[in-house]
Amino acid sequence: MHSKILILDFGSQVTQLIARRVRDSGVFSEVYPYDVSDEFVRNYGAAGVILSGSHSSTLEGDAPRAPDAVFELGVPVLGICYGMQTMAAQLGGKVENGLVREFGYAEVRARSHTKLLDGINDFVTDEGHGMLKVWMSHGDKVLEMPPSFKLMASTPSCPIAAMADEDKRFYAVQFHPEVTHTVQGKAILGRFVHEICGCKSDWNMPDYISEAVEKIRAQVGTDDVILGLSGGVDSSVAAALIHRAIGDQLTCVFVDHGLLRLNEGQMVMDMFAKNLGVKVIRVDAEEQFMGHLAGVTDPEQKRKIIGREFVEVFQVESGKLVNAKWLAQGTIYPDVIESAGKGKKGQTIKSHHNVGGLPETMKLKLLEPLRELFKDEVRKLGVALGLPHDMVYRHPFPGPGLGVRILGEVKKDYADLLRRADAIFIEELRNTPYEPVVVPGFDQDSVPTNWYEATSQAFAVFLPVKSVGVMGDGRTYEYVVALRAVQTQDFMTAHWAHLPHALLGKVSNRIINEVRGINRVVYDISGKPPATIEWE
Ligand SMILES: Nc1ncnc2c1ncn2[C@@H]1O[C@H](COP(=O)(O)OP(=O)(O)OP(=O)(O)O)[C@@H](O)[C@H]1O
Ligand SMILES: O=c1[nH]c(=O)c2[nH+]cn([C@@H]3O[C@H](COP(=O)(O)O)[C@@H](O)[C@H]3O)c2[nH]1
Ligand SMILES: NC(=O)CC[C@H](N)C(=O)O
Ligand SMILES: [Mg+2]
Repeated sequence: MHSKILILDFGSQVTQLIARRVRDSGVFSEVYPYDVSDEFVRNYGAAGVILSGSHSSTLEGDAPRAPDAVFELGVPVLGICYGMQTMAAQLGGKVENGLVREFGYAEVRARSHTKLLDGINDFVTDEGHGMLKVWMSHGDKVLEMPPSFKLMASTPSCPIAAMADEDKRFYAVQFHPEVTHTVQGKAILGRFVHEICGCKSDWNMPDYISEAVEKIRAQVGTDDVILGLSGGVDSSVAAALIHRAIGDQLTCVFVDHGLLRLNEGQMVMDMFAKNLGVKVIRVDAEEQFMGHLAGVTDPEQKRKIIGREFVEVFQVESGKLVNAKWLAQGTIYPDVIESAGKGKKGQTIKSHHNVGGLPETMKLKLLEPLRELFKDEVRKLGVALGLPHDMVYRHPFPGPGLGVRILGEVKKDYADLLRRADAIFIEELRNTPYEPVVVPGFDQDSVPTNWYEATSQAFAVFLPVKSVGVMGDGRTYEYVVALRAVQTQDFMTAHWAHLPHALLGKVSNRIINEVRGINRVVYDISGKPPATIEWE
């Protein structure tokens, strides 16, 4: 049994980063909604509990509360942002609505000596105060600490920026240690799980593979499994893992919905024939998808249609295999958490095509062996399973594909233009050597050699608006393409990539000259948040 940390989610957009950071310290952790029962909390076996942030306010009438059991278990508790506020409110302190919202970078001063922050600082002031560079995102704040708590950190605008009851091992911080902008965030969460909760580092990939293989064999028995293979990282790694467990009982289905990138279909088929020795069926479903998308402009509706048609194809294909009882997917943990947060918990930003869209008539059971892994864990797993580096470190490509990169109505003509523009952009990124520039919050495992490797995701977006241009002394009136390139560790927050102007210039020239129908190229310089990575 691994020691594990229970994270209770109050709906913050960055809750899963808490789990990511905890796992980075070698400790297993899972996210559950805040309204699990007291009994669940008592039986879970947590070595510690972390309470997340939230868009809610403890001052609202029906504000979400942590189960009482959390504070009665006798294990350490860490409250983050809303988690701190609800801890204060539930244990006898007081929360007020601050007049100003504090959003972004802040410097907090560590106060008194606590096991959580002792010895951790980014710099020391002339007066000898240890200071932390952190990221804040709140409007409410703790006005009075509960009895027996002591002050752990403060800022001029937020005098109680962190507090602790060290006898009970309750800790709380108003800032967000889970985001990379909080420089010591990883160290702080590491101290919480190791020093305060007493967890060992026992979460690692080789052990995970043997556990997962056993689990798949036990689940599936002698049934056959169908896997939705996209050629992306997640489904490729899932295929390799399941193939290791059950060999030829696995058949992959690769759906060409007409929204793939240039030559992608052929590439995926070649790669799998060469690299995996897995059975792959390619389904040409372009007409089916395009037909259903005709006339639809709403992004959520487009996503839902694409999700539905995927399931439709899988059903038809599985019907052709007599013994197929399972549908495997490369669903990963962020997909699960993002889609779970509907309704009263998180706000749904986008419906991912692959989660939650299974109809009642679906006869297949779901096999999702990567369901509890984050992207970098999936990549490590892929490498440990022997997949080629290039495959494992590809930029992700969303299941709805160009369907969410053509704004508004999806048309085949638009997709053809976009495919060519996108291919030029990617080719130039690969061909342009990377000279490191410092980007805050972005570290990389290996040093990138070109701009494709130096970005986490890059693509072109088709804007269905026309603008006037002049080419060869003649007037043009054609479409616009936007280029998007981001750097991120977890895809939850992202910086726009500071691509060299010469590279952007070359890409723009090539697209306008080579792709008839596009006469203007723009570069997207929005971060996430407030924008998202994809445009729809
Ligand atoms: N064209 C496709 N054909 C079959 N299955 C697909 C296709 N596109 C997506 N899927 C299914 O949906 C899942 C989710 O897609 P997603 O893009 O998140 O993962 P991925 O493509 O495997 O990896 P990556 O995130 O690196 O692109 C895939 O793992 C796969 O099971
Ligand atoms: O498989 C997927 N199905 C989807 O429906 C989907 N929507 C977004 N993405 C990918 O998720 C990451 C974050 O994207 P956003 O900032 O646009 O939400 C980025 O990597 C996006 O490409 C998807 N992947
Ligand atoms: N990020 C958060 O958890 C914010 C908590 C609360 N909604 C506030 O504004 O203070
Ligand atoms: Mg994909």
